[in-house]
Amino acid sequence: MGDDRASVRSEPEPKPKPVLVAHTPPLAASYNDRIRPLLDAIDRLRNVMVMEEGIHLPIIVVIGDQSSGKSSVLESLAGINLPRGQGICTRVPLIIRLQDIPQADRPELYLDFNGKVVPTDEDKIAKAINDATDEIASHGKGVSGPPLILVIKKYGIPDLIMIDLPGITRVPVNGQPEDIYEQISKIIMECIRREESIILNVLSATVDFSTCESIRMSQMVDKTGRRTLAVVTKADKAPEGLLEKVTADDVNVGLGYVCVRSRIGAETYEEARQEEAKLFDTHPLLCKIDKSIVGVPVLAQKLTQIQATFIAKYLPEIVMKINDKLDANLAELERMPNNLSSLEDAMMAFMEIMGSGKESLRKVFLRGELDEYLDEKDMHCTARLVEMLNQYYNELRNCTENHLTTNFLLEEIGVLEEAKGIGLPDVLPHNAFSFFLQQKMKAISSKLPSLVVRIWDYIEGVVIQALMQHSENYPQLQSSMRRAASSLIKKMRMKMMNRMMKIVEMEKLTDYTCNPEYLLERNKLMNEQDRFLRYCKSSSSIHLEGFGDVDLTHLRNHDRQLIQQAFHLKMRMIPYWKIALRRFVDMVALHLRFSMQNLVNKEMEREIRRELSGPGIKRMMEEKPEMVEKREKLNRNIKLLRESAEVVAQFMNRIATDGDYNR
Ligand SMILES: Nc1nc2c(ncn2[C@@H]2O[C@H](COP(=O)(O)OP(=O)(O)OP(=O)(O)O)[C@@H](O)[C@H]2O)c(=O)[nH]1
Repeated sequence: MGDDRASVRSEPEPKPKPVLVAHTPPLAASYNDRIRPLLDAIDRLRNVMVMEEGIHLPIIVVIGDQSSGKSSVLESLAGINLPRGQGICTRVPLIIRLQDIPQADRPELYLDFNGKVVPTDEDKIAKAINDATDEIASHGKGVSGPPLILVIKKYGIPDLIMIDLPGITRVPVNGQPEDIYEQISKIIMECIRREESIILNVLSATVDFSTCESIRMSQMVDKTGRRTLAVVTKADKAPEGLLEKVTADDVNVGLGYVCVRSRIGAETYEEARQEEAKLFDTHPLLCKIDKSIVGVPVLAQKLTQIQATFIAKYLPEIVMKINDKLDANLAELERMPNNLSSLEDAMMAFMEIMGSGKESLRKVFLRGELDEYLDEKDMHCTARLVEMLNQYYNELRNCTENHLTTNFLLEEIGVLEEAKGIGLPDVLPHNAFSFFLQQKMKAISSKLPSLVVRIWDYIEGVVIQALMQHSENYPQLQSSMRRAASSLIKKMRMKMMNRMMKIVEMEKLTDYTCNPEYLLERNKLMNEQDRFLRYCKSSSSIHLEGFGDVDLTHLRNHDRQLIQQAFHLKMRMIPYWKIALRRFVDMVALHLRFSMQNLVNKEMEREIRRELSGPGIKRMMEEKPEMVEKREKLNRNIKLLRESAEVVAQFMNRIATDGDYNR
């Protein structure tokens, strides 16, 4: 095998015999050469955490009951000492990447975990793994999820990617948590459940296979054993009946068995291989086992072949998933706002945000278009504002329009009493009407501030929501916009309040209308005057159109002239107040719409620019750190996915030209 390898690779210097090829069938070096690019691609995919995105990569998952000899098997394959010890050997998933490097004079080893690479060497590896395990598993004895990657580059080892999982233990030992079994089972089941996983089930020859927890687990996910290979350890310790056990296959191991004898005590790996070969050659019981299923080199070769088969099988699916993932990453990057590297970019982005923010506000404030916020009733502004105005109008009507049928005319008589002056008794004093009107206008002005506050608080909420939505990636800009919007709304609220109070003053000053409704209604009401005065003398009640049955008893002792003037005052005030009240609420509505138009078309952008003029637009356009991170991550993923896709594609081309990789 060593000679084969030298001729295939045209090695200048012959190397010492690789550890695994001393006595047994040679490891398929050509597999290593051809598989490596793909394994590299798979490593890269692992770096992009494609597994988290649902792309599962073929991997050999090594499972076994506690102390079944897993670490010893892995050591034999890698030719490296791995940490051993009762109960805590393997507390985190350990991904072992074996790489055959013919040019390597010395093995190169490093650990890859928590985003860092820690070089190590053969002597320190046990301690380095233990330290890294402690770091990942937070110094406890529990079992944790994130993997530790151990890369071993060495001459003469098989090219494999394996994951070593914690030994299955039912009883917590050495301070392990009570639920250690559940924790370990969960991790194991997650890994072996995947169809792409090759299960390497490590069984100790000393036990009845059917009682092994690892067999029970692998049977749960791989009933026919189609992707399970068993390695039987400690053949030297329990040679009796081993041949029968592996030939009977009571536990459905579809990919077969390989019996091994691992390194014992201080043996070197080479000595261990020699001892193993001797054992299976000379032991009276073990020598009967077919040579094609004994020894670590056979195990290495089988694993490499099975791995190649699985990779070839799942390759098209992986390619498809990589492409899907690449498309998704590209689409997400496309959706992200541009990175603003210059003032021009910043200015452009600002203009875009303002443009889209204004357009959204135009839609909701001015045009009543709801397409952007179909399900957000709070953003259906035209409807909400009309509701507020209608509510205000109804409140004002309720508190100022007197259509009571009891105490009829008493309010008007009170006004006339206070407005009387030197003048003819049959002439209605004009100041009485003004006084009456001013009293009513007072009600309007007292309710105005709460309306104005309600309206502008609402508008402020809408403006801020629309602006925030269009600038969500720029937190600095957002706080400036929020400040600008609040200060602008405050100004507009004041402006509206002043304007409306002026209108109240105007209304108080002049009782005027050109609306013909006034005279029409006034005349209709006044037509009832003679009948009313007659009834006042003789009846206790009268039916009046628009009022109903009106009680008259309280008017009996009042002066007829005064009653007539009060009637006159009431029947003029009723139609006039209707008009004045509507006119006022209409003015509020017109002013509101005018203000919103100004706000959207002019004031808002001006105010935001003013707010931004201090720190400068460029600084305000700085993105959220999460955004920067996200963009970087997407770009990184895209780069790695592209590279991986390329490597996989090259590999596929080679399959197409070279033929079957599973030979
Ligand atoms: N005689 C003999 N002893 C073995 C063999 N394989 C493993 N052992 C011994 O069995 C014990 C357990 O082996 P490990 O390789 O540590 O077992 P493990 O399954 O990795 O252990 P955990 O990680 O604790 O689950 C060690 O003392 C090994 O030396 C073998 O083939 N023959």
